[in-house]
Amino acid sequence: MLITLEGLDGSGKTTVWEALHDVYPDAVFTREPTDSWYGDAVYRSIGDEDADPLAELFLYTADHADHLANTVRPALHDGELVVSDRYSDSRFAYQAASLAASDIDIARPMEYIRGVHSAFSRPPDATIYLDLDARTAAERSGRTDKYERDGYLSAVRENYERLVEAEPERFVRVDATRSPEEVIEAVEGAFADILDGTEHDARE
Ligand SMILES: Nc1ncnc2c1ncn2[C@@H]1O[C@H](COP(=O)(O)OP(=O)(O)OP(=O)(O)O)[C@@H](O)[C@H]1O
Ligand SMILES: Cc1cn([C@H]2C[C@H](O)[C@@H](COP(=O)(O)O)O2)c(=O)[nH]c1=O
Repeated sequence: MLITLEGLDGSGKTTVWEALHDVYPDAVFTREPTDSWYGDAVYRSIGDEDADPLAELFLYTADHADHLANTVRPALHDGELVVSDRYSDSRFAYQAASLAASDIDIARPMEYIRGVHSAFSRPPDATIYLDLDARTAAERSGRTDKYERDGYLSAVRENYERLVEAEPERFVRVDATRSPEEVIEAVEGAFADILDGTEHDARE
């Protein structure tokens, strides 16, 4: 089974992801951007204010393809629980916002990005969405790069809302304005419900 953690920068995904290691010591914990050279290329692009949004989309997508082929699919094939800190929804939310704000003429950026993924990706079985307002997210993340800005994060949040609305059965919304302890407890409860209520999913 593949469970992903999604939300704005600073919403607490990594804090939760680390806490889950103690609860599920045998799970495969992974993340996007990855620590491969594809992920390094993504981080170079994040640091470049002038990076082309379409080129950046395909850097993230290349990193995802490598992540799928070398980490996610093999682990699912072996019947492991895979927990990923960010996954394809981050592209649908962030790169759709970047493309929409650019002068690149793609009429429906999110649908375009989803179409690119549908040819090869493997959707998550469940997604925990850490819901936080853009201003608090920007404050918590320290506003250190081009994504961590209130206006941009507001657009990203609207895109996450569209994703949740389109697939309510896949998403579990968690109020991330609460204390780290409360958020961790809520996510651990959601994991228990997901894993109790679902047959072990051997889809690759
Ligand atoms: N529930 C919370 N309340 C207040 N602060 C929090 C909470 N959860 C995490 N933080 C703090 O906010 C900052 C960002 O947390 P974290 O790295 O877990 O977020 P993230 O979603 O992984 O961010 P990013 O996507 O930017 O990596 C850290 O300083 C962390 O200690
Ligand atoms: C996977 C992915 C990530 N991003 C953005 C979101 C963050 O601002 C950075 C780095 O992620 P981290 O969790 O803070 O390490 O990348 C994105 O725009 N699109 C994606 O697909």
